[in-house]
Amino acid sequence: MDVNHSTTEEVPSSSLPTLLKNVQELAIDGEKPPPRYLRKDGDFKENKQVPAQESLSVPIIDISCLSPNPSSSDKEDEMEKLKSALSSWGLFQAIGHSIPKSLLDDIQDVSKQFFDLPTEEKQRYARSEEDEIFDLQGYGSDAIVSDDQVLNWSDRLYLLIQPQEQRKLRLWPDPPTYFRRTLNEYSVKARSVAEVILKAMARSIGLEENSFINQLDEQPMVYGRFNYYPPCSRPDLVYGIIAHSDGVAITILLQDPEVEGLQVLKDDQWINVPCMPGALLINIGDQVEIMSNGIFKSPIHRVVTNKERERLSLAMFYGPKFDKEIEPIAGLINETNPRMFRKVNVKDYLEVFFHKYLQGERAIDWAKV
Ligand SMILES: O=C(O)CCC(=O)C(=O)O
Ligand SMILES: [Fe+2]
Repeated sequence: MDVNHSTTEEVPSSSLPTLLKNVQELAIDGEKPPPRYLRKDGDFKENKQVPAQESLSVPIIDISCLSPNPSSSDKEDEMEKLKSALSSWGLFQAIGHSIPKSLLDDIQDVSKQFFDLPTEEKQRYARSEEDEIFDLQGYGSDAIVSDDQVLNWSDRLYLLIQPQEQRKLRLWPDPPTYFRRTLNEYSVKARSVAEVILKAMARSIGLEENSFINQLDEQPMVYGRFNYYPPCSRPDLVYGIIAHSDGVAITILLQDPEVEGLQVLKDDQWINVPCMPGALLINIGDQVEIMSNGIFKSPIHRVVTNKERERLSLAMFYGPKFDKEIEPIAGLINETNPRMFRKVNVKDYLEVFFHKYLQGERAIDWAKV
């Protein structure tokens, strides 16, 4: 498909929400990014903060130590670190997760092979404008929900992975030859990691270990989002992804092993999340903030662009099915800790979430009592 600057800039307001063409094509020209990609001061209040700095570093947790019966004080320390990391940062780098490095390399490889395909090939898996905003599966950029939305310098491939019978396999690329098999294998292993962490999180705050998992259901929804950030000639003006929190329960992010870009907002400062080859970045989403009655924080994060290098990441999102309801876990509410959030339907939350996210706003206030 022929994509150029003008088609990308001319977004007809009459047909909102609509889908964008790919950023990769814009980047090839190396020209100034179109105005719709330029950040605005004050588009998200935290964007005005000081530049990223290095004085604080993202917690690192060895999740092989998070077993139910710690036999040494090291393990108790790791549980304490988990609780503290998730209540102050909302994220951490997980090591000791037992997903082989070769599989992490393979999934990055098939992702790169996909984004390296010619545009016409990738368009075979393009998103449909008919899909709901929270289920925009396939290849493409973000939906556009308003005329003044600041656009992200990224292309995505977004796929539902679980429940397995609901997969839209026509959107799972082939070639790359091993894409489907690799994604399937990675998703099975990553799901076990998510379970270990959800259980440990519950125990770390004195709850029965299935307290979060029960709200996620035996069969949670799992989406995979392959993010591709092409080089951008104006990293000072354009974000790979604008500041946001994730709307789901928990996210497992496989970062690019070489190219940094992710930043998290901590104590009003943007902190770089360094590349840590072999580690997985775990971050809490809004739904766990709701379930934990605000004890665990859904962190605000963003991705900055890079002038020279492309960057790839894969986010796996876990949450309850659309027809479920979530609410703060009963054992966490008492006279000193009053209920902070209402019971909300997952689909309603995600609908509000996506509209707000795309406009640089947070959705979680909508769920507050
Ligand atoms: O690419 C990254 O490092 C972060 C991606 C992200 O925040 C997301 O997909 O929600
Ligand atoms: Fe995110």
